[in-house]
Amino acid sequence: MTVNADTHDAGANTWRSLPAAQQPEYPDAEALRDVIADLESYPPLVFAGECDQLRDRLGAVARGEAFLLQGGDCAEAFDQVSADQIRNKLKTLLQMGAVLTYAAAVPVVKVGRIAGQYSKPRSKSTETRNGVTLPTYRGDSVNGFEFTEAARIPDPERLKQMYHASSSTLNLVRAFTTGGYADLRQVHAWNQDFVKSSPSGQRYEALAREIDNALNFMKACGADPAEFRTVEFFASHEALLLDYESALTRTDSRTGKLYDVSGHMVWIGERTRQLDGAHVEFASRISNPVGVKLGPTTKPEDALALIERLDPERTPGRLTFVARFGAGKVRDLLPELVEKVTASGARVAWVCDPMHGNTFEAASGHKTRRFDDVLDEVKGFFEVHKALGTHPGGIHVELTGDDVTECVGGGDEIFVDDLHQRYETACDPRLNRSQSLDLAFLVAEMYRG
Ligand SMILES: O=C[C@H](O)[C@H](O)COP(=O)(O)O
Ligand SMILES: C=C(OP(=O)(O)O)C(=O)O
Repeated sequence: MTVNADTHDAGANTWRSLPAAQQPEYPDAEALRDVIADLESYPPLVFAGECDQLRDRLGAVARGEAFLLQGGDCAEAFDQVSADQIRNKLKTLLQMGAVLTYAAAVPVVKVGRIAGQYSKPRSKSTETRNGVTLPTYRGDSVNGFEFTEAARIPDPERLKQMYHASSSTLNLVRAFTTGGYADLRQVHAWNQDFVKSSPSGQRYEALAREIDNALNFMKACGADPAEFRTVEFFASHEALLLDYESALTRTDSRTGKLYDVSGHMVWIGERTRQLDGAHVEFASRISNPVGVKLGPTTKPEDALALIERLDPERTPGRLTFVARFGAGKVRDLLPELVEKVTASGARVAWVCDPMHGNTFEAASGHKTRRFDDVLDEVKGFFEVHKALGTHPGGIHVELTGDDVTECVGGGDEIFVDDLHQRYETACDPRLNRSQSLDLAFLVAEMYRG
């Protein structure tokens, strides 16, 4: 076995001379330096070879031969690193993957927003409640959610907690995905707690029976491939906190290239994708597959310049553009981007994030999203690609395996007045399990169409 990505390199720190948006202001610079030194000595969370494998899979997405399903929490939380929470999330993604693979008849690349999604970019740096103003919550890797002065002070020790929480999560995810739980013959078991109570659970059960029949038929014909017993699953998060990401960036002993070994894939967010900024510089140095969120202000020149910086060798699978325009804008703004990028000869994977352009505040004060808007943005995304003859490469969604009430609509019909019942997100509203499955069925229909 190759010993991958285990030495540190100065190239991981070139971002330090550039403006870095959305970074915490730590009160104690020395404490931060000590934490960085500790993180630099920690073992990698993923191997460079696994990142290459994901890049190859995403290359198939870019070529139109596979579909990316990327999803998970808006913000993971340290107190939610439990077997139940991790299994529920994974179960939802496996069910969505089964629906998309079977109903759309396409290989599905499964990537979690998991094992590292602890940091949040925010629109405002402060939050005011009842006349008290405090620094905003920026994710468990930075400060505490509790609305107290002490909790909201950024604490670099949290970066180490993030590493350990990511490591425990990834350990369990690896056990679930390779230790029998993700065996396709378990396709019914993933639904057991769900089928009776929900229309999407019942629809899934019917599909699971068809999958079962197909597996039995194949077995009777003498085919029982090992690929059905485990599932390839990758971890991703936003590379927001550059002190953390660069401390976990190592030189791969096979190739001499740098890899960010905090996750298989990392992405740059809409608020940090400045061409002359630190995040793009950092991402340009690593060899992982990289995503960039593109919001409605993105100009074709920006997209082309990002390709030049992040994918100069035009390697399919290296760069994924995650469009998050909003249902009302995707049909107007996406075509020119896709057209010009395609005309430039670049082969990026195009993925739709139908969440971040569709957030609004309900009268109750809850941040929410309408399932119909989410669906409409995905529809618009598919329409644009169909009209241009390009490939709608996947979806990127915020979801949970729990029965939360954070987004309105879906087959189980959550109303605005229900939001307070189980509103548990630390930041943005997520689709619950039933809404996630509904979405998978509808996306499979669109893909097939
Ligand atoms: O998840 C994404 C962002 O962190 C989030 O949308 C920002 O939310 P805010 O506008 O409440 O800061
Ligand atoms: C912050 C996020 O999205 P965006 O950068 O698109 O706003 C996110 O996906 O968590």
